[in-house]
Amino acid sequence: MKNFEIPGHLEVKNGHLHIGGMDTVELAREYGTPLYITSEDRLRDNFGRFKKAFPDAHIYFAAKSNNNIVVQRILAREGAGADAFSDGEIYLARLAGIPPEKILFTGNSKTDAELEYAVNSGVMVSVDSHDELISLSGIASRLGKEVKIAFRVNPDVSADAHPKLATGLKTSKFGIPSQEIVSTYKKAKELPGVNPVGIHCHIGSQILEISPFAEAMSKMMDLVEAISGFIDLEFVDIGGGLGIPYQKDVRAPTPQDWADAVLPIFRERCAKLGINPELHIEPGRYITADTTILLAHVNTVKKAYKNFVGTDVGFNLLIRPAMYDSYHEVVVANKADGTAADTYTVVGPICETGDILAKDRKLPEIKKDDIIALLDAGAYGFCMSSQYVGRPRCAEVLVHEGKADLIRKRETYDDLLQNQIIPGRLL
Ligand SMILES: Cc1ncc(COP(=O)(O)O)c(C=O)c1O
Ligand SMILES: N[C@@H](CCCC[NH3+])C(=O)O
Repeated sequence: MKNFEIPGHLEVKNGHLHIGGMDTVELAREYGTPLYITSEDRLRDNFGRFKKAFPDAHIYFAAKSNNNIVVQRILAREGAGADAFSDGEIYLARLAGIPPEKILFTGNSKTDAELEYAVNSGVMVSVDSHDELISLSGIASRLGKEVKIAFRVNPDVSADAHPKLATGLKTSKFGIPSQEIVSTYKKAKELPGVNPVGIHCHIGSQILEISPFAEAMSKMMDLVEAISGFIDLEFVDIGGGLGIPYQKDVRAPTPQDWADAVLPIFRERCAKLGINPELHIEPGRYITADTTILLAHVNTVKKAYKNFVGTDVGFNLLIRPAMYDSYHEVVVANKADGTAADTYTVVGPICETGDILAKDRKLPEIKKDDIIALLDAGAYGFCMSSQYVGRPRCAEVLVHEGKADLIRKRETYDDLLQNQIIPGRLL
């Protein structure tokens, strides 16, 4: 078995990479490339891992990690709530079938219009600043409503994440410092239109160590203790952030490891305080990342100072390698059982030196018209795409029980013009 194979999900059969039992080379032929392909079974399985590890917790899917309505609809049917970071994400989560009482609006720097939309939608709000608290109280009062709120805490925990993905450090833009939490809840209690019932943190993303989660849980419970005398706490939300093994030889924690580290602290501290709040978690990446591959067509193989494989996927469609130097496993889909023959750097068709998908990888001999699969592309993949360099976005397909459904159409040239207006004098 190849190290990238996951039995029942990603497998090599007849020399071709298969996902959810379907031949990726065939799918490339049928739907064209570039192409995102997601396995419904894997999505349900990944969500199930959290349900099993956190049997009493409420799982709020971090919608920013994958904005496809079909993905969110499947998760909604599995019982997921949503962490929505914007009014647009609230809108999509509602359309996906997630009830408003299971949506937490978590954005920082929210506009008054977004807050009004949230209040009218009946979702809960995680408040990120004092200014936001005042605005929200005013808006909800004016609308004659009361909104359930949490405060996003900055717990000052170093999460061993890429500097661009750490969100719980003192220097991060997110949340309210721990030392201001008690006074902030006191203030919220006095204000009309807001009902402080939750406390929230999120320390970062792609975290591969378990200890920061335990540290954050303890710090959160210190704050819970400090406010529990005057706040009837309904939930403690510890965010998401569980990493995945993008590099197949890296050991990564599982949802069970996360649960084993935080549940004893949560339960023991709640029992001591005689309170019974819900525990909320907000995983994104772990649920969606490995459900999806991104197929690329090889346009050119150039033997220059290095071997460059030019594909039709660039950072317009998968920005993670260019933005965070992220690693995505590369498989030559039509030679998936091949052995390494040479070292290749896989690049995209964008006019930027940084448009590199994978550097110096040992791969089977690659030729023009081969099909390349980039693995673990389901989180922060399509949702971070753009039309840079005049490239319409690609299609997305869902595979399930030997059948493929198109779940997002390939864009056309018309989409490049969408919403652009040519003034009459220039017609
Ligand atoms: C508030 C919040 N919750 C949850 C997540 C999900 O993180 P991840 O996809 O790493 O699980 C994020 C993104 O980092 C976030 O900003
Ligand atoms: N976009 C990042 C994750 C950001 C998490 C959102 N706070 C990534 O691709 O890894």
